[in-house]
Amino acid sequence: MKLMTAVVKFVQSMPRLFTWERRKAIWAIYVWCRRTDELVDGPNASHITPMALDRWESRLEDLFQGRPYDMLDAALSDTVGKFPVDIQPFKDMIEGMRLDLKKSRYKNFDELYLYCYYVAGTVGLMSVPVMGIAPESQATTESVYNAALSLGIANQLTNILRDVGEDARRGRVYLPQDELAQAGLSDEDIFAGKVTDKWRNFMKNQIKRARMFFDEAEKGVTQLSSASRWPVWASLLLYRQILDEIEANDYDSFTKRAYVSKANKITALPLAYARSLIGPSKISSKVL
Ligand SMILES: CC(C)=CCC/C(C)=C/CC/C(C)=C/CC/C(C)=C/[C@@H]1[C@@H](COP(=O)(O)OP(=O)(O)O)[C@]1(C)CC/C=C(\C)CC/C=C(\C)CCC=C(C)C
Ligand SMILES: Nc1ncnc2c1ncn2[C@@H]1O[C@H](COP(=O)(O)OP(=O)(O)OP(=O)(O)O)[C@@H](O)[C@H]1O
Ligand SMILES: [Mn+2]
Repeated sequence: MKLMTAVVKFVQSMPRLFTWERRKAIWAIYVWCRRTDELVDGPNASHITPMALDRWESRLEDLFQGRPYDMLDAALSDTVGKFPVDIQPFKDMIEGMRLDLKKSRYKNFDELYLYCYYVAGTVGLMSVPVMGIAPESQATTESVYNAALSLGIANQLTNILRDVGEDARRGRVYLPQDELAQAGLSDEDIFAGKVTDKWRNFMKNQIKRARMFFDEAEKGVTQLSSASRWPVWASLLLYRQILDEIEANDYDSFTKRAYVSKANKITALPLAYARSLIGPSKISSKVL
């Protein structure tokens, strides 16, 4: 089961974690994001055209105005009516899918960052109004949104490092071309799929940067409302562990798909719970 689905199913199974309304809202956002991702990643991806994405965007505008197209859109309509969710991150995610349709190489990290913002940073921005910021938090709203953005970026960078072989087989190289060249690597090395010392060095730096974004995200989780902190910590710790698994696989993302074992998933949950008990404090608000 995809890690993200497992996390959301976990969220669904622990009513005391999220309030019922929040659970439904997160689920509605997740379903919309998954449907959007499936447009370019799913079984019908090869038939998807920019026009289909335009139609998906006008359906989004309709559901935001209370005119949902189907039951799943109606769930998001309900969420929009109950939480101060903004349409822009949803539009930006669709823009990310348009980019994914036409772009299969990324010159540098600036280009890759923008793509990660579109497809994953947006998820963080969508989620904050539902997660809620703790009333006692003294952090600026902007800093909490920046942390949410960082979690999305961290997740997407991790996803890219996990899926190098899978994405290459679909003709996509998300890794920055200039950084590959600096490491003495090229697309041919990726398609050849050999783990060399050059590759190990390159991946160590990529993993280090992804972990930096997770560190940035951590500062914001503490500022969330208490009922939201556990599932977000669980999601953060679980996804970050994929980086440990890539290292354990000797950086072989060509033939192996790094994943977090059930045992490690289970041990992450009480850890996440312990972290979630720490809420906003004078010190942490100064940090942000
Ligand atoms: C508790 C919790 C984390 C809730 C968020 C749940 C939610 C709305 C998830 C949506 C994820 C999704 C399906 C996005 C569509 C695009 C996509 C696929 C993004 C990639 C996700 C991983 O998907 P998967 O592992 O299935 O990858 P493949 O499709 O197999 O390639 C991404 C890597 C990005 C996911 C991004 C997040 C989960 C960001 C969550 C951020 C927050 C909840 C913000 C928390 C707030 C603070 C202050 C830190
Ligand atoms: N906190 C909760 N934990 C678990 N199940 C719940 C909780 N709140 C509601 N439910 C169950 O889920 C069903 C659907 O919930 P739903 O939110 O759609 O109905 P509701 O809670 O009555 O409010 P609304 O009218 O806003 O939909 C409810 O009929 C109830 O049985
Ligand atoms: Mn992927």
